[in-house]
Amino acid sequence: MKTIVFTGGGSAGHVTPNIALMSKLQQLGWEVCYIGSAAGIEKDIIEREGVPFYPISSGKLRRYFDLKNFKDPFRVIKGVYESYRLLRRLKPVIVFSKGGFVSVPVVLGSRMNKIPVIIHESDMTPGLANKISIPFATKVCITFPESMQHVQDQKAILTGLPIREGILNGKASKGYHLCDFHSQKPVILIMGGSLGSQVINQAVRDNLDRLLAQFQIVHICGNGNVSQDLSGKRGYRQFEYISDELPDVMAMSDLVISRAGATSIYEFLLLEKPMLLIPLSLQVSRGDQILNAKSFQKAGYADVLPEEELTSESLVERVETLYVKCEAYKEAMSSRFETNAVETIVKLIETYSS
Ligand SMILES: CC(=O)N[C@H]1[C@@H](OP(=O)(O)OP(=O)(O)OC[C@H]2O[C@@H](n3ccc(=O)[nH]c3=O)[C@H](O)[C@@H]2O)O[C@H](CO)[C@@H](O)[C@@H]1O
Repeated sequence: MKTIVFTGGGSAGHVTPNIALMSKLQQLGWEVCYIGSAAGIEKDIIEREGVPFYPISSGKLRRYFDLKNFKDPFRVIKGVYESYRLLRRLKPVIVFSKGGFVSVPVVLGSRMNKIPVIIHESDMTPGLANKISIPFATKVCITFPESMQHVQDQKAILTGLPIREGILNGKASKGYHLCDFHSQKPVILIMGGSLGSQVINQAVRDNLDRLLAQFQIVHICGNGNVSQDLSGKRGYRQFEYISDELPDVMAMSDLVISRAGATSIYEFLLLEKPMLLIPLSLQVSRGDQILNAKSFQKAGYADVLPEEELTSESLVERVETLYVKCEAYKEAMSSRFETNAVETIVKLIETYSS
């Protein structure tokens, strides 16, 4: 039986696309394992899938000053050594990396063991971890056609973004039941990325009564961000993070207010959910979400509200407009160009495994 090692983590966007590929490869008879950080969100997500998870030490690759910047290089070096030893033991024929800082030691450990590596980049421009890893990769799968120019050496291949199959099989009735909602009033799903967003949480809560006059709201707030003062409020349901029930909650939702993480917005696109995107600003990111959001806006899939323009007034206004125009957005989404990312990437894995 052939073994493949997956890696990727730090936030769920660097993990959930792996799940789509792992289940397909398991069906095809592959042995699947995962190397990630013990402290990252990937540990819980992968263990829920019943896939063997091997933790390594990892350090964050920050673009800003932090005292941890002095300690983290040593953690990365330790992670490279641990990955090298683990990979020697697990003997995969190929490694698949979804990026995020934990993936760098795994890619370097693969290189030291002469194991081929395929990388996937979800965003329009490669993240720092993938930028470091690309020279060591055999192939680099990309999501947006515009990304071709950012990867040299003919390594880039347009595959699209693998989406977990379960996302498409949600039941709205189960979503209503979970949230104690009904079908007579439209539902907005608010998702500030897999880690939540303080800015979006605050803007929504500042406008809660106005929004609740027209909509029911299910709000994914991120770890530690549920407001006790608002729990029990009629028509408003908060979660830190939703695992198995997420497809049901998505199926129930009529509109989405979200950050512009690539995986989330592709999931909303497949489900044809009109979206108002509030991308992470340039102050705290490299601007990848701004590019993702602009691409979706250009295609007619989403409206975009830059964080600098986010006010109480603008949020409510844009949500109301989105609702009025929701049929036009759905129509644009229904005529999207389909890629079968899972099938394309599985073929690549089979071609390049040694
Ligand atoms: C702060 C940060 O670094 N964000 C990056 C991160 O975002 P982030 O991790 O938020 O990634 P995405 O929005 O792309 O994906 C989140 C994934 O988590 C899932 N999910 C989310 C909430 C929840 O309660 N349950 C759940 O299962 C979503 O369905 C999706 O599959 O990776 C993305 C993909 O590289 C990038 O575009 C983002 O810029």
